[in-house]
Amino acid sequence: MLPILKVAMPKGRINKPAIKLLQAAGFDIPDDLDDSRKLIITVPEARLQFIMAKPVDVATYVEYGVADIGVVGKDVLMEENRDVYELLDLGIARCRMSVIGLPDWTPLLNPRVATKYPNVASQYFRERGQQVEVIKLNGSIELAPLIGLADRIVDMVETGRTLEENGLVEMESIFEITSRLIANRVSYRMKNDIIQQLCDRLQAVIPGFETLKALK
Ligand SMILES: Nc1ncnc2c1ncn2[C@@H]1O[C@H](COP(=O)(O)OP(=O)(O)OP(=O)(O)O)[C@@H](O)[C@H]1O
Ligand SMILES: O=P(O)(O)OC[C@H]1O[C@H](OP(=O)(O)OP(=O)(O)O)[C@H](O)[C@@H]1O
Repeated sequence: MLPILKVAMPKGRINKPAIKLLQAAGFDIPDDLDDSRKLIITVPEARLQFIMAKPVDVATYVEYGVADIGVVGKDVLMEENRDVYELLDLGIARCRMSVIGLPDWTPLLNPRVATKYPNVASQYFRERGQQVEVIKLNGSIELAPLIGLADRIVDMVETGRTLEENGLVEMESIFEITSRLIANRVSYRMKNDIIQQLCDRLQAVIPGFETLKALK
């Protein structure tokens, strides 16, 4: 019998598409995984055990080896710089990281930038030789320029609805974001057969997956 793979699975936005993708790849997983309050869910038929994690913690669990693999946004990987293997671009939960501000924004000396991603924002402005003060916030980032906390923000844009409804504009897109399959370095060696098998099954369905969803 194959060993069980421990999967750090984010709750929230990524959860449903990730489960649907695994199902499309032939894994026998119930639809309602995220409906319960259980944090560790074993699905023996699929030989998978899900660790239901906050999205930002997924790479931490995988780096420390308490999960063999995980599903995580590229935004988290860029911010956290964890020591894990990035195995696959799953193509789900697509959005982008952008610099955002008010339309009448004028460049200031040493402007303030609010963000949930201080490392990403610092690196972006440093590479451009711009000195900024980065302020870390944990949500509702768009508030910052509206109430005068910051001149600009670095945040995610998906549909653009949040920006539109708050009178903000996207000034520059920094990078595209999708969810990635990551693996612990030791697990990747010790459980290479099953991890590779899972990757092959996912790779076979990824190309058509988002297109199929858009057509539904
Ligand atoms: N519109 C979006 N806004 C934010 N993240 C998005 C969006 N679309 C896709 N994502 C992806 O989904 C991931 C998880 O987002 P989600 O909103 O579920 O959790 P979170 O914001 O990290 O945490 P929480 O809401 O639990 O504080 C992000 O890391 C990103 O990769
Ligand atoms: O372009 P849109 O489709 O409007 O999506 C982008 C918004 O979604 C995210 O916020 P989220 O809903 O996660 O809430 P938060 O501000 O509390 O992080 C993100 O931080 C943006 O605010």
